[in-house]
Amino acid sequence: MHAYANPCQAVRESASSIVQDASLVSICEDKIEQLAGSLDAATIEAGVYDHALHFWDPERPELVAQYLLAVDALNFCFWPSEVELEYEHLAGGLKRAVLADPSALDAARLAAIDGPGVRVLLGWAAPLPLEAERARLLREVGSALLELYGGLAANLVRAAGQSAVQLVRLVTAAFPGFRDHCVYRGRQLFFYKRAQIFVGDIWGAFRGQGLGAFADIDQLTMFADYRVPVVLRELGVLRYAPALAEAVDSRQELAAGSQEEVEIRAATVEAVEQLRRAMQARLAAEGRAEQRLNSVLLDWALWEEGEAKRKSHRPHHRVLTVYY
Ligand SMILES: Nc1nc2c(c(CN[C@H]3C=C[C@H](O)[C@@H]3O)cn2[C@@H]2O[C@H](COP(=O)(O)O)[C@@H](O)[C@H]2O)c(=O)[nH]1
Repeated sequence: MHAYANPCQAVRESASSIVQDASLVSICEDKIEQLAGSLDAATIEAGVYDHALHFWDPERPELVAQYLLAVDALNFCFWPSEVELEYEHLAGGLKRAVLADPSALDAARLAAIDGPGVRVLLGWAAPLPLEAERARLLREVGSALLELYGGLAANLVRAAGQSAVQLVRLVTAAFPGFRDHCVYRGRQLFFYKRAQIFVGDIWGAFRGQGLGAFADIDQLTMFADYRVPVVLRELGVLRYAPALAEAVDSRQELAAGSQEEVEIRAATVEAVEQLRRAMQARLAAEGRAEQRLNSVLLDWALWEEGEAKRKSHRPHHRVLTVYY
């Protein structure tokens, strides 16, 4: 376990400390100010989680939580697939599996799953990228749920006592596969992409009510992965040193844990934190005391923008990893 009392604060501090020492990726603060002025806060605040794409049944909140934990156990590294594998295949595949058989994601079944079993769950005919790892991570989730939470993701969520930070802590404590961290210039630093996106998904699915009620949802950072850095780079907020720009644009794989990778992820987290603060300051200046804006909503808005423009934007960086 990390020594931080608050794992989300650990991500923020990690990102800002990396950005201070970074030499390959930089943040253009003028562009952040510009962006803060051009984005419509009300639209971002109204951002909603997609109930049609994901499994959703208000009568079965426990199954929704089980489903989202399985989604986010597998929510990483789709890009190596030869046939284009996307997030919607994961969310939609597991949704169909649960609708066909509500016991498909029972902890005991997850604890015994193998690679071909994951393929069946997703309804994906070809081998999945990092398939053996995907199966191992689901087994880890299944067996830790059985050992610690009576087999139910909903019990894990309840154990956090309506705290997003506490839920990130419990997820990273229970499942080693969610301990997304790196060592940068000798320091151990944290991103916790899948742990945080799981909490964001629970919040979004339940619209901040019931299992999704978190008093401190504003503590989460954005989810450091592939699409948001592309959007920020296209907007001129992130700048890559020439050799890194060339490597990313020519779709070269970066080594997991490399300086290149870590600086991209850190700068993305830090830029979204700066953007959030700049937008919040503007809202406060306009006299808006009640603000819903947070880094999850900003992440969703930027991610969706990147998904919509994926064909016209430059490529995302590529890393073989289970963390994102
Ligand atoms: N930062 C960030 N990354 C996100 C998401 C989501 C989907 N979240 C849903 C949850 C609530 C909302 O309704 C969203 O629709 C997926 N990803 C990541 O993208 C990659 C897959 O991309 P592609 O191959 O192009 O589909 C992969 O690394 C996956 O982990 C997000 O929200 N933020």
